[in-house]
Amino acid sequence: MVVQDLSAQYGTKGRVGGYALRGVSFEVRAGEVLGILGESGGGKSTLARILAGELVRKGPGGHDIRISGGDAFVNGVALRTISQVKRNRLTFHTAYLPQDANDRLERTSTVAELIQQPIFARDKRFDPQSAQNRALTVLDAVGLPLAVMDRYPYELSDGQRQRVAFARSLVLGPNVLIADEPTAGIDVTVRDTVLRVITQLRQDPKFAGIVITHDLAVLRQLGAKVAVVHDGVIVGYGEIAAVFGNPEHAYVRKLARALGLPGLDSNQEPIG
Ligand SMILES: Nc1ncnc2c1ncn2[C@@H]1O[C@H](COP(=O)(O)OP(=O)(O)OP(=O)(O)O)[C@@H](O)[C@H]1O
Repeated sequence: MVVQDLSAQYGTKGRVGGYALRGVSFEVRAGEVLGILGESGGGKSTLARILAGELVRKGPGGHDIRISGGDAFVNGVALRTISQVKRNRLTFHTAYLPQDANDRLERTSTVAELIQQPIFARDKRFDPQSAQNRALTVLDAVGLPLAVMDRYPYELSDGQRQRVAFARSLVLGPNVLIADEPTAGIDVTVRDTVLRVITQLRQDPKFAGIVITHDLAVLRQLGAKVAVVHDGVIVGYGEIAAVFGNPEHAYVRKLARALGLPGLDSNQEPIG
């Protein structure tokens, strides 16, 4: 994944809004995971949406993101001028776990149906037995018991719903993972699942991942680099120790303190 001087704006009712991202650049090489941190409204989810190929999503709560400068490349595909056909091919290889994934599951479908949906959405005549087998494999990968297959989302806990959303994103066998706060506010065991799944995905030599999280323990275990996004701009980028060790930007200093990272002098401004 390569992001080059990327700027993006939302369009609302035919009008283009302010910049959600401004001149963002980074690279996630094969085998790497990049952790993205930053305060609310900084642009993290916008970046995730763009890289997941969700430039336009219609309907309630929908959005219309325009790449107004630079470009982003996922699996070698340029997103700024992407065609619908290419977009479909791209999203086939991308597991995208949006921020509110557990709430987004359709209430009227069973877990089995939800997990298999991405398969049948692409190929109505896909062999049902093979689809079922794939669903079982990803269900196991996210640590859910077989018994949940016939349940509806409202019969599950938040953590279980998050796992279902995760399983669904994995069912097409992706080589790119974009996870937007996969562990926030959910039971701590989801953390181990995320780590396990990423370890498994990494066996694909082309794998590249982005995880938006403030969970440094997860990022450390993944050996991830980090990018700190503030006000649509990257204000810190690199290895965790280097970014937080001696930060120049005031927001990175503030974040380092909020995360309880040592090695900072005591003359920093207070948090909040
Ligand atoms: N659908 C939308 N339409 C218009 N503007 C939006 C939309 N979604 C986000 N924005 C704007 O884009 C900017 C970046 O928001 P974004 O959601 O990417 O931040 P974030 O860092 O992910 O925050 P959070 O952690 O709260 O999700 C904000 O100014 C926000 O108001």
